[in-house]
Amino acid sequence: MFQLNDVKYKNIINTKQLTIPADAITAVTGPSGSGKSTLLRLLNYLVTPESGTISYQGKPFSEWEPVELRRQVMMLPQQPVLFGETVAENLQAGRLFSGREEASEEKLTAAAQQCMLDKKLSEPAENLSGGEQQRLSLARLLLAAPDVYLLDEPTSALDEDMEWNVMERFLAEARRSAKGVIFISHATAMADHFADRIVHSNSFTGGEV
Ligand SMILES: Nc1ncnc2c1ncn2[C@@H]1O[C@H](COP(=O)(O)OP(=O)(O)OP(=O)(O)O)[C@@H](O)[C@H]1O
Repeated sequence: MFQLNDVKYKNIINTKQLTIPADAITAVTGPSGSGKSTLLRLLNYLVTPESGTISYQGKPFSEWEPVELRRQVMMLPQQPVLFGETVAENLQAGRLFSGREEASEEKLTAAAQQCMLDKKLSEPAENLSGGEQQRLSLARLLLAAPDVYLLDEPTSALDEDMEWNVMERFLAEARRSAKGVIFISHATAMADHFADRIVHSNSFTGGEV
């Protein structure tokens, strides 16, 4: 569980108390510019609040080694990032991030298929479209297998059908392996359908200024 107490960050987040489960599927919704990405960056210890405390599993972030926290809680940013030249290298990077042994080609292919990426492992990743790179990034994250996935609009470059299919498959795998997911979604219908809990950005500024 993530717990935010009296957290203040610029004029974006100002919340007395906000609790987000780490073992369920939570959607973060709200208008553009309302601080959804900022919340995920705070939960990933990429930015630090000006005041207040954030805890994960009962331990304040100040007591976590940032690298150790980010092995357990991994974030997928809005823009896909490539790590390596080929599809295989990009998938294998997930294993390196989490300090795991290299995965077999079968495992890499299975993760790609889970995210509906149908590309040869030897294909140069830079040839992939934006939507394919998003699916590659999701597959890399599945291979990293952290305890909690933080996903910032992970399927924004996909058409609606593909978006629903990819989320369905990714979240099914997360549930099967008992992982937590906190995903930002611009589509309320998708949040309603997939999430156990919805956090609206209007809860980011409930605290006294
Ligand atoms: N480090 C920063 N310093 C100052 N302002 C920032 C910083 N980071 C983000 N902002 C501003 O805070 C607001 C919230 O940004 P954020 O990216 O968290 O919103 P969002 O809800 O994720 O938006 P979108 O749905 O468009 O991605 C925006 O107005 C943004 O310009």
